[in-house]
Amino acid sequence: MIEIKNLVKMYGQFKALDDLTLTVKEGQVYGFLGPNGAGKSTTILSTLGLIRPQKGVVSLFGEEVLRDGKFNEGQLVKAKARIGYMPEHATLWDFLTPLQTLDILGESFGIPKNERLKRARELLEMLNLWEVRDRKIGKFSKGMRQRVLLAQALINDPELLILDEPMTGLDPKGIAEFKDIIREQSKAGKTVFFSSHILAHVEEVCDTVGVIVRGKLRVEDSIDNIKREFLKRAGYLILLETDRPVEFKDVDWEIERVSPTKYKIKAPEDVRAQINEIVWSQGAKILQLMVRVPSLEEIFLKMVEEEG
Ligand SMILES: Nc1ncnc2c1ncn2[C@@H]1O[C@H](COP(=O)(O)OP(=O)(O)OP(=O)(O)O)[C@@H](O)[C@H]1O
Repeated sequence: MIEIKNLVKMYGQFKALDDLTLTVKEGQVYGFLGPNGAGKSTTILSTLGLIRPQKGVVSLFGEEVLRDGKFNEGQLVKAKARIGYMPEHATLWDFLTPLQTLDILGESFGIPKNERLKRARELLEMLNLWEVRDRKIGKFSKGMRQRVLLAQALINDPELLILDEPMTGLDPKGIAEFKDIIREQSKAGKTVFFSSHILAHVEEVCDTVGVIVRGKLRVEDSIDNIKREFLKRAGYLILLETDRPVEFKDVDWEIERVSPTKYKIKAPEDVRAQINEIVWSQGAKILQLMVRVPSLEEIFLKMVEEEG
């Protein structure tokens, strides 16, 4: 659905995108994760032809829309008709109601009156906004505003949804609701590509995560694989306490003896079963055996630090 190859975007002398390559496949829910200023919005704006990167190729739905600073306007217009986009800093007309907003937007897409009202109703019902359809948006909470923005992005029944930081500023309930909506969209057959600087936003809902740091895509995989890979690199930290000293022979783990019967063991995998055997084979007993698995947030922060 989206294929970006070796994209370079300079703002003056500053390289915001540094040879960025990423692929979003049909049916995926893709979380585009990176710290503030990493280049997420720049990537999205480039993909939609809203800013002009100097180098690289962007293809949408299998057709090239940009190559080395030149847009293929015809293909871009065609592709954009199939995309719903929710910008990071979108403004809404505060003096309009959700129904009026969708009606105006639907008209701009050339959707006939009856059809666009039907579509607006479906969307407002789905996004829990039907009750407030005739209230002015100016009075809405952040969560409600985000849902109006999403309704806007969905008015043309797009195949591909591109959402820039859709969950930023939402409370935990709002985030959970937004994740449900994304899941529903995915079930309805849409491909979803959304950015966030918070790992918890992409957890549970994305099948693929791409991590961008300083304009480069550092990793693109499932959350589980990213976690497993990182654990392999970082190693498992296992804390062991025995009732008497034990010896570790023929193992290549890093072992720190904290006291005569307490050990900190760093191994590339979870070796608790082997530890158990070693301790028992020496007639000792395990008093405590703990493995410390870093949280996803720790993994993400570490990755950003290491690669940054
Ligand atoms: N118009 C611009 N002129 C100059 N520098 C820019 C411009 N837009 C963005 N930048 C810089 O490019 C880098 C990437 O910005 P971008 O907005 O793409 O990051 P982001 O990952 O979306 O972060 P955030 O979530 O904070 O918006 C940042 O260092 C930013 O300051």
